[in-house]
Amino acid sequence: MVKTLFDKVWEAHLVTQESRDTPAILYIDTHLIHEVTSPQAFAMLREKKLKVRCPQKTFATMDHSTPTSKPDSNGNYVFNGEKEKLQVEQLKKNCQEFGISLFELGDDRQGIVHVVGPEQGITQPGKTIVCGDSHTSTHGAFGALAFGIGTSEVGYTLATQCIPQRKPKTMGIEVKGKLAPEVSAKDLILAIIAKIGIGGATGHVIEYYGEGISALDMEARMTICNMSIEAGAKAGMIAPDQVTFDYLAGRPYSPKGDSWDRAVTAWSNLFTDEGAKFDSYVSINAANVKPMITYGTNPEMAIPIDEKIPESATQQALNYMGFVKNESLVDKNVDVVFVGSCTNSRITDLRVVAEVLKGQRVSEKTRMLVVPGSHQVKAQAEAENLDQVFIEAGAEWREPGCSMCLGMNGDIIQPGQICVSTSNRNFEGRQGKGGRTILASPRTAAMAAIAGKLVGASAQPLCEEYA
Ligand SMILES: CC(C)[C@H](C(=O)O)[C@@H](O)C(=O)O
Ligand code: SF4
Repeated sequence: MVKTLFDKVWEAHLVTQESRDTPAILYIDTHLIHEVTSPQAFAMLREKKLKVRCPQKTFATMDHSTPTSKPDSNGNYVFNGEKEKLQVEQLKKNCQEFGISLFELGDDRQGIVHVVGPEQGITQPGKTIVCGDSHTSTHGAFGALAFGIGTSEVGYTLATQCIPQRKPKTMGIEVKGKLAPEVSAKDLILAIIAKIGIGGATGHVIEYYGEGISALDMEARMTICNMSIEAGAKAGMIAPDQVTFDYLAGRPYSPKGDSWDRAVTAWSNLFTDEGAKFDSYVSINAANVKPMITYGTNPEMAIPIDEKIPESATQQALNYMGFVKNESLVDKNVDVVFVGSCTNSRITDLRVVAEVLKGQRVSEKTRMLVVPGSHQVKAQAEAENLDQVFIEAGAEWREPGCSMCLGMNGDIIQPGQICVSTSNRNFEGRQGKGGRTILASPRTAAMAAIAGKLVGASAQPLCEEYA
């Protein structure tokens, strides 16, 4: 019988089938945890006197509450407050007690959970991966079935390495043709969400495919899958191919020797069979995708930069943002530019930003933060002297973490400020109370930093990184 990529991974992990009254039980290959959504789950284990079922399949990192400043002169990390410090200490204690590998502050593998998993080779094709975090969909870029879970489900997974699930529906999103050189994966996913809406994929696992997807490198594919959740999807997936295998080869947790060969043979069967049907289907013509920005307060409120805010825009969102219908956002002043988050904080993102900033100055009116997704990304950027480009341009080069993506660590914008951000959510107050977020690609963000205002697509130089 012909099957979709999703069906293949789902069926390979079924412990029990679902029935009318009970959900299926799904085996989980990898459980990622961070400091925000795990404390109550560990408390539950203690209360019920349970152990972690598979500590070797559980990996922890610290990212949301961690400071992006360097430790003080005594080597101590300076947290935003007691709560953040406690969360981080609690995670360390829990990992020690339950025998879980932890990439803690000071470890050269620490960083945002969705950046760390792939770069360590923990994320692999065909795996089921869960994490108490909605952007777990990122890992689907490798052909894994990866989705976010709630804190009580973190508890079940720790205790049983399984999770009860109803089978989601599937949605195929075909990207026909290749993106133009000036259009990035971020622009593509914003265009997709603008088209299908924030509820467009609710209850579905999306598979992205077609020439426009195969042509993307792994980091761009992660940007796409990362934002699947912003269209309401359970997960996003891309069938693994040679690009995937090349990315994973030699990573710390990737299989080695004969196991590698066997893994690649197995992974090569992970694709949607000819003739298999998705429950729903959307097609996008890559040639029509333009550099995008958001004008409102959810990721669906997105337009090509050079277009005007539509007549259909909701008044509440415009009031919050301080914009009006039929207005162009080109030349709008920008107070803060944030380059970072699990959507766009990897080395290819930083290279694009450095290319734009090289020999330029960040506008006097604008504050710019560049926050690498992990220590590995930071080290690579520094080996390429990208940090020097950022610093010389007047941007702040920070320590890895989620940072201003949601401001849990104290990196926030002020009420009324406009921030062009490479992150994934522009909800009211997400980057700081009263703060206004405009989502954009790394290149659009970097251009805005230099100009101190939004720059139209036609005025943006082409980056070699995209060419
Ligand atoms: C803190 C965490 C639960 C949350 C999520 O699940 O996504 C955060 O990562 C976010 O991006 O809003
Ligand atoms: S970078 Fe942002 S979106 Fe990603 S996990 Fe952290 S807070 Fe969530």
